[in-house]
Amino acid sequence: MSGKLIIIESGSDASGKATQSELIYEKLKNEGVKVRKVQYPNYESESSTLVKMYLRGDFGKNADDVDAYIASTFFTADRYASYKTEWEDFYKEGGVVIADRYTTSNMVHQASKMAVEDRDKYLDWLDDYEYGMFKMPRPDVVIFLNVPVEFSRKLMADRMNKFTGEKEKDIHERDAEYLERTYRNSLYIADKYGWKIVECIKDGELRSIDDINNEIYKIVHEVL
Ligand SMILES: Nc1ncnc2c1ncn2[C@@H]1O[C@H](COP(=O)(O)OP(=O)(O)OP(=O)(O)O)[C@@H](O)[C@H]1O
Ligand SMILES: Cc1cn([C@H]2C[C@H](O)[C@@H](COP(=O)(O)O)O2)c(=O)[nH]c1=O
Repeated sequence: MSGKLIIIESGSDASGKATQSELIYEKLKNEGVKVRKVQYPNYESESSTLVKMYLRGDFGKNADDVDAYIASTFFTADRYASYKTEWEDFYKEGGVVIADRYTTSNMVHQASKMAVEDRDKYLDWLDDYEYGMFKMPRPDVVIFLNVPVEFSRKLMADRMNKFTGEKEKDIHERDAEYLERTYRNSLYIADKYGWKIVECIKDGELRSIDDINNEIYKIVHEVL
């Protein structure tokens, strides 16, 4: 009996995915739920080597220098390695997996490189690639944190690069036009795939971490 796969996604970097995933993980663990948390990219693993090369600009200084299909394969391979070595058995034995990013990040980020008329073709290809060819499990729910770029930019400003530990941003984060385009694309995707949208801005202000988490917690319990 397979478990549950719960994804925390967003359309903007530094929007609280890691923060919210950790809080949900702790809450479920304290309730005695058999739960694990994973995060993508899996920077701790050597499987993320090509992802790191891509994000630091070894294949091109701009995100758009690397074709969406090619870049997607780096992230998929990293995810596959994590799935096969870290959580496939746990999940297939009924465990609950909370993922900070998943295939959904390729949908949000890489699809934003496509011309609008080519986007659905890419999304169909990706679906077949990750869930068909690689046989990665499909999410039971995707919880989408809606944080417009003007808010996430502030959260990103002081945050260190996750794999270099330096202040220098990766090729996605340092491209303002790319971030705007990705955010717009994410709204299209969230609607198309029926993701559960958590509006993180209220009355022009970012909601508190706990307030957002209470909403996410309810969604999670609808799935369990
Ligand atoms: N609702 C919030 N209010 C204030 N600060 C927040 C909120 N949510 C997250 N933060 C802060 O914003 C920063 C980025 O958060 P976090 O690392 O969780 O984002 P992320 O979406 O996982 O980032 P990335 O897209 O790079 O993976 C952190 O310093 C975190 O403490
Ligand atoms: C998993 C995954 C990620 N990406 C993109 C999304 C972000 O811009 C970076 C990762 O940055 P983080 O701050 O370390 O989270 O990579 C992607 O395009 N495809 C994916 O599958």
